[in-house]
Amino acid sequence: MPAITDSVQFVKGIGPKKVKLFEKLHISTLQDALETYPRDYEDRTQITRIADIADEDRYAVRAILGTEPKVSRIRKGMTLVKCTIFDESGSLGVTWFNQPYITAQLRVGQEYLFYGRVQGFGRARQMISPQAEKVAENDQNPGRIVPVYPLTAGLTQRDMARVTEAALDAVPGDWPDPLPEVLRVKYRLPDAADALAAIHRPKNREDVNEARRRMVFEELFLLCCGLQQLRERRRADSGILFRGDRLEEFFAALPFAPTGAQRRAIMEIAADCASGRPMNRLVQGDVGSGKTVVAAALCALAAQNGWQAAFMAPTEILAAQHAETLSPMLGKLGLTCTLLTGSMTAAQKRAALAAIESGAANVVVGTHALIQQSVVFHRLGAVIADEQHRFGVAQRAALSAKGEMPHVLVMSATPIPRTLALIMYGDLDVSILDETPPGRSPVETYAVGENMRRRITAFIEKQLAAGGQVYVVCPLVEDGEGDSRLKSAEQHAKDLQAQLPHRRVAVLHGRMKNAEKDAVMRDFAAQKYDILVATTVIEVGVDVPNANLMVVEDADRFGLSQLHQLRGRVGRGTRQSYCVFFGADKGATARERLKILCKTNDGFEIARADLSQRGPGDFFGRRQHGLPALHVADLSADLALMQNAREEAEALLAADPSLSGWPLLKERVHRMFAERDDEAFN
Ligand SMILES: Nc1ncnc2c1ncn2[C@@H]1O[C@H](COP(=O)(O)OP(=O)(O)OP(=O)(O)O)[C@@H](O)[C@H]1O
Repeated sequence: MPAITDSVQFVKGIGPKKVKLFEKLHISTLQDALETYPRDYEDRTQITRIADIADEDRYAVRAILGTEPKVSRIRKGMTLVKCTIFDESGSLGVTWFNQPYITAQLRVGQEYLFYGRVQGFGRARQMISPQAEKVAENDQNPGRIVPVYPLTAGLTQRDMARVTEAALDAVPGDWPDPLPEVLRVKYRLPDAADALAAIHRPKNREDVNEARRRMVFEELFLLCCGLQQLRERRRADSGILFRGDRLEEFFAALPFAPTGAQRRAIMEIAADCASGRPMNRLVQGDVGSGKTVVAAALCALAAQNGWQAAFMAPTEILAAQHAETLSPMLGKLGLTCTLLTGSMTAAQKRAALAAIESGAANVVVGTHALIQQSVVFHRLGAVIADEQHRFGVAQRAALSAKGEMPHVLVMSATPIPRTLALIMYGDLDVSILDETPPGRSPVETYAVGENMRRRITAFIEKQLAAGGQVYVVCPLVEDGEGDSRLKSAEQHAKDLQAQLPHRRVAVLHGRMKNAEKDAVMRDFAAQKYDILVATTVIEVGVDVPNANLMVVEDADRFGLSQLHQLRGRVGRGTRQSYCVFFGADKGATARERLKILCKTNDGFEIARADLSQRGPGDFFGRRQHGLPALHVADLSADLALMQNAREEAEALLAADPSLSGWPLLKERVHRMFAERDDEAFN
């Protein structure tokens, strides 16, 4: 009997060649095989009588081989094997492509369970290349749920099944379980050994679901334990002390009264910074909720305490905009704000760098240029990363490394459910801005088709005549790139200019030089243009309160959260604002998705819908969140389990912070986090 730690080479039928192939799948030992989960299952429990086969689909048929399988060669190297099978209800033709060896495995008169796709109708109907498994004479229920494993060329499902079968047989009776038993009982989860058996050798669907639930819980629980430990470890560090006694001066310097949510978030920040521990906080807010003010408060707080603050924005346009917003507020408090971006001239950069190094710059706003080596801070006390899901954990850490344990504030404009935020940004505390500044009415949103084109152009003109400004967003920069059916910003700007000759139309896209982009943005904000035709470079953060109409061309091409971000560029002032999505005539799915946006202005609700449609991978960008890779849990679908896992992890660690009473759990958590390539967490 092989041991679970043995190499797969000891499994019958697995030669040295296959051993190499298994290695490609990261499987060397039986245990590795056990930990390689099926990517899907085929349900062969529903057995269909031949006479009951209706549509073209996959079927499991219990039938007797009626005719000797006949091999024929059709083209060069191409073989067919044909035969007929029958049950008590009728007969069916079967064809295998390029599997001449199948004949050796089949015997006329023997009963098999055939599983495969049925194609064609009437006399032409046949089953294509089915799997055939012998049925024992008295077997009442030969159907089963069959795991489908990830493969590599040269390996078959049968090879995988052989190895996992051997692995399951090698699982010892005292197989250790990292999950505390109290939790297994509380959440009715199967133990580790039973779950593995059910995953690889399920009796029914229910079995698989239960096992999966356990695996997901385990994975999330390990994840939450690790994140909680990271958070605790940070808490042990000593942080710079900022006194908050001059915050009222900051509030007084604002051109408006802060919303309740802004004030709350700022107070949370002030409390963190006065706690003696470094702050690590995420501020999440829907579009237009006024996150910049919260960042500004931290800048003021740092500077009032004699420290510098660095504010990192995802684009040059945004960096410039933030600097422009912050300068007057900080100026009133006698503080300076310096901009540093890649496209500044050498002389400008030199001056900025000198001010940063001498400490003359109280607050520094910039792009990722801030993390370059040449940037040396005099006394960096606070770091703000405006993530807009573009920055990674590593960049944040690189900026922090320019000071000694500065306070860190992360701002995200992608609203996600709180439970998810607590995991995605697992080592951060979370503040949520769930209130928009007063006087805003929701953006009226319409999803339209091409038949509305002329009316929309007239509507653009109407808004301009009333003193508003208009954004038009296109998926492409210029004609000739990508899909020719999509609108390009350059061509569309020309068309609009021709239709509205007395209006001033500008173009903005990512291929323009930064200085050009800046100039266009600034001129649009100064109302020197009426219409800005742009690509999604304006998606994030752009703030021109006078603009009150957003038109998105080919809106069916964008994600829901992205469209919500785009829509967020209007409705930022007191003017009634509108948003028009073209693309509602591109099919039912497109129409349904766009309708979600017409129904609600709530970013959290939209994010939930987006998440369930796309999955968190696409939603957040690949691994940019810096979490360890998850193998079974789906962050968008397993929210309820996630909540439980998090609470339990917190409770367990509160009682036993180093997990010393749970050595196996401790080791698994360690292993999970060690796999992660992100240096910031190591
Ligand atoms: N309390 C407030 N009262 C009135 N106006 C406010 C208030 N807070 C912010 N604003 C204004 O609201 C607009 C949006 O603020 P800001 O740019 O900070 O939003 P944001 O949260 O960054 O949104 P987005 O993520 O969409 O860019 C700005 O024009 C800002 O001046």
